[in-house]
Amino acid sequence: MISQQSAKHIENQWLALEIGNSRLHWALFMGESLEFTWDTEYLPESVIQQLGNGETKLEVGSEEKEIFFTFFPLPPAPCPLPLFIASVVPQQTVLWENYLNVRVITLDQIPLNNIYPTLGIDRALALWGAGMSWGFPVLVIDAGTALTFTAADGGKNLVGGAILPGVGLQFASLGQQTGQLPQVEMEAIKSLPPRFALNTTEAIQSGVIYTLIAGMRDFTEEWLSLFPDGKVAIKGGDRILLLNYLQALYPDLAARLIVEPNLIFWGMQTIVAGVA
Ligand SMILES: Nc1ncnc2c1ncn2[C@@H]1O[C@H](COP(=O)(O)OP(=O)(O)O)[C@@H](O)[C@H]1O
Ligand SMILES: CC(C)(COP(=O)(O)O)[C@@H](O)C(=O)NCCC(=O)O
Ligand SMILES: [K+]
Repeated sequence: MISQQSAKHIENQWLALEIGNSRLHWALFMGESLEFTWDTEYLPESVIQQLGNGETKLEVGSEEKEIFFTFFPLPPAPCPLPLFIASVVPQQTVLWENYLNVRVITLDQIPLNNIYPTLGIDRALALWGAGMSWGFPVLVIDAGTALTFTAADGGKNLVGGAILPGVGLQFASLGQQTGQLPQVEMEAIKSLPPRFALNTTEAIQSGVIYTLIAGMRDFTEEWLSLFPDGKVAIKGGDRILLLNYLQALYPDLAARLIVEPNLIFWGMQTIVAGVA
């Protein structure tokens, strides 16, 4: 039996899911309040189907497991929680189509001007979330699978941005698309690599890290020369790594960065409050 209070508790809960190119990013909201966030790998199709039907038990061989405790840091919900999805991976989005209570957030719901039709929904939402939380004009740096710069002016007009391979993708492409280069693991880079390296691994680290930091500095300085009072926010799985290097090399610039992993969820919160 669910008590009146916990029934109400569940009533205004909803899940936000951002489907990125590396993994899933989750948030549990209670009304407008963000309760907590976590990341998972992409989920097996069978699990998605069960979640969408409100089933919470998973058969693993002869064992029965609780889906929620396996994939989510949540107690099982008695029925599928409302789910709002922002996805930049169409093959993953379709897997959630049959979830009983799902809404996919689309570009036309974001009140930014001057958006182009193929802009990533993650970039639009992060920009909107940053602007709504810290004010416009704002530049968002997303250090995810891809590294993106996305900016809007004081009139909430998209100024534009740039897309390049993120840290992991740069190491992976060198490791996979060449005959002699090793796959460099991010965990191996503890501090700034030597600029002029005398071995292959450090040469790759130097090339990727110093040019990424130079790019971040260049885009940020250009942004601040266009909009001296503009904000700069950074998100994404590699934000801490890159921020630490930026701090070591350009402390004044690093000090201007707002570090906020949940920009997309803040964006989704305002959109959902408007449509739910
Ligand atoms: N547990 C993790 N799993 C995967 N990537 C991680 C993890 N922790 C940090 N990262 C870093 O995050 C980057 C991906 O960023 P993220 O924002 O999660 O991606 P996306 O939103 O594109 O799925 C990878 O390049 C990787 O270096
Ligand atoms: C640039 C992206 C691949 C970034 O995705 P992510 O690295 O966050 O998974 C995504 O925002 C996307 O597919 N954008 C569409 C093209 C555009 O924004 O112009
Ligand atoms: K992203």
